[in-house]
Amino acid sequence: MPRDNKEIFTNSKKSTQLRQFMFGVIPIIFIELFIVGIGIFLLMPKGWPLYLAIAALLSVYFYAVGSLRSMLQSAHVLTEGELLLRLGSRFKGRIPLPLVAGVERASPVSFPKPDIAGITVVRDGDLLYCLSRASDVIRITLTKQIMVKAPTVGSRSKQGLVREILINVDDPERFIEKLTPITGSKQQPDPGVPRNNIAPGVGEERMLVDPAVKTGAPEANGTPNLELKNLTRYYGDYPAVQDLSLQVFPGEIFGFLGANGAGKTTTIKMITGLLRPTAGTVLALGEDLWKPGTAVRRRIGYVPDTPLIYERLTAREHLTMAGCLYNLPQDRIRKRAEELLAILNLQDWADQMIATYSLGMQRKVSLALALLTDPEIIIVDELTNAFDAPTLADIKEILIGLKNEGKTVFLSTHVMDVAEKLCDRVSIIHRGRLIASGKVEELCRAAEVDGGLEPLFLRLTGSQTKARG
Ligand SMILES: Nc1ncnc2c1ncn2[C@@H]1O[C@H](COP(=O)(O)OP(=O)(O)OP(=O)(O)O)[C@@H](O)[C@H]1O
Repeated sequence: MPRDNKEIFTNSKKSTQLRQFMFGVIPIIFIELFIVGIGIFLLMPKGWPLYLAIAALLSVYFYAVGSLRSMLQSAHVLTEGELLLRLGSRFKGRIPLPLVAGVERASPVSFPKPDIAGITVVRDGDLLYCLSRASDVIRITLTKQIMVKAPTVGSRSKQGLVREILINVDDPERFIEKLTPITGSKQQPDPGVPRNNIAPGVGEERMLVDPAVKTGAPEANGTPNLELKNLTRYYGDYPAVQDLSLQVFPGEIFGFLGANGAGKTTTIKMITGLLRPTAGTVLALGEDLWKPGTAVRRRIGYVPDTPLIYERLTAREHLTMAGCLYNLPQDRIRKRAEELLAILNLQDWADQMIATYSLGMQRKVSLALALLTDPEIIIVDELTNAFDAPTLADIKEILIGLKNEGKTVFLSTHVMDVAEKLCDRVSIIHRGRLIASGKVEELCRAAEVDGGLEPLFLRLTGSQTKARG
């Protein structure tokens, strides 16, 4: 693009909400100023002070209408080196083109509540919504986070870092066409960005082929309930999870192993819809989990490593509240709550406040909440956290029951013994990369390791256990 050349991409606000707002506000301003004008006309002596006052009133009117009009229309400008974003008087931002990793159409079904004028300028994590309508939306993905001035969801902080930006343009095709040659093959984060502390090739050298797939194990013949494709997540420049691909099938307990800081929780948050991947796809029951408005998230049960429950509710109240949030019928909630309280041996405590529970009991409540809707996929982060041996045995039995019902259980742990006894297949993640995946005995054979999962794990992950040095 020649130096002086600019491409202008308008964003005219077409939504009826804003138009109605404008058509309501402009006459009100006009009427108010008109009344003030009549007052001035009647009270002020004739002559130049009167004309001056009327001129001032008209200026105020035109300034107010002009400011409101700027909310109706805004234009993003593509210059030789930058993309200047503007949404009326609400947002201005400058993106250096080398930071643009990709542009694509997006179709958000829901986004944070717009303001009275129908405009959404708000950060949600590292995603910036800069929208005036739900149509003609473009997602701009950056190679690294940039600072923007926009409030964040649920906080008053005025600026923060974002890595993805959603904007409207009237002509999305032209916008993508102009930006694509610039982003080129940079769809993944810029390789020039310092990425990690990993010795080159460590992951690749130690990668073992997934024998379940290679040998055509029975589960590999079905359709996976859960499939991760090149899943990647950066925190700033730090790659917590990189290019992770795996499949988990119905009727399978899958162990996700890694040392502290390896990337297990980050991966699980991306699978459960809590943390947006930087790149890659999560397919749950064949559907893209990150597709806006997808209902598939309801079919995933999640047990976090730390229970996210209210101390001042009882277990029964918790289950009832969660059932209502899921819009389940009352009798089904009651029946399912009784069932789960019995399975988890919590009946005697069902009407006590959670504040009086041990951590193990709180995790049981978490498990009950995850199973309330009878989901097909159950994700458990750090299975062994807080359970004593008898409780762990009960929990294992419940998970095996779920597997026998044809459900998929995906559990992270760093306790090798539990994984070896309970899981049909395991994956090992090390410094954000998958380094092995398959049945324990086949992985041991492939790596020529005796003694089971623990020596295998230590051999593959080496002596360093912490991901970030
Ligand atoms: N919000 C965050 N911001 C920056 N870095 C983070 C953030 N969350 C996690 N990390 C880093 O990402 C890496 C992976 O963390 P993660 O919590 O996914 O590991 P983990 O395998 O679950 O560890 P643990 O078993 O100790 O819970 C770690 O180096 C961690 O320090």
